[in-house]
Amino acid sequence: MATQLKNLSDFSHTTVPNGGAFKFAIAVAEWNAEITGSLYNGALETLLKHGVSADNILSVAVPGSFELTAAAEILLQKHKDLDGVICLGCVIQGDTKHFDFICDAVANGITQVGIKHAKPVIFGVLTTNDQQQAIDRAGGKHGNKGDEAAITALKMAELAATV
Ligand SMILES: Nc1c(NC[C@H](O)[C@H](O)[C@H](O)CO)[nH]c(=O)[nH]c1=O
Ligand SMILES: CC(=O)[C@@H](O)COP(=O)(O)O
Repeated sequence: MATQLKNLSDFSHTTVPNGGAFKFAIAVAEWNAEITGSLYNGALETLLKHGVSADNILSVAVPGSFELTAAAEILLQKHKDLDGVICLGCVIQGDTKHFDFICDAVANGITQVGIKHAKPVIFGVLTTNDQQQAIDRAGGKHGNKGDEAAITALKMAELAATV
């Protein structure tokens, strides 16, 4: 279902696990900081709302979305007690193919990090055609992808803990 047909912050249709036993890292890209700041606030507030202790949320900033893969790997290597990493970024199409390379790299990169560590590494990266699409998905009319990323982290951490 396309994002425009749903709200990224509406989880009334599903059960969200309590996060009281979990520890997460949030890695945020500084490119498009106004957007990624909104994504971060959404993810943080959602984790806290669902019982994750503020003491169990480790937040780091990276220059751009391309660096999210390295951040996830470093975090999972140095903090063995993490139950997952939420990666937040906003990549907006420019005039060149750079957009394609970044999006492919971060999507594939964080996938491999999650598989390597058998821990959820969540793709909370907006990949938009323009600024307005990003605004709409970072607390605008389509909700907040940071909320969605946090809920996904909770569900996957619960799966890893109980399967
Ligand atoms: N154009 C965007 C970037 N570009 C920067 C890269 O992510 C990276 O930091 C650089 O290539 C050095 O390795 N990053 C975003 O997150 N969003 C963009 O729109
Ligand atoms: C996604 C990007 O790197 C992009 O915003 C940079 O813009 P451009 O492709 O015009 O150099």
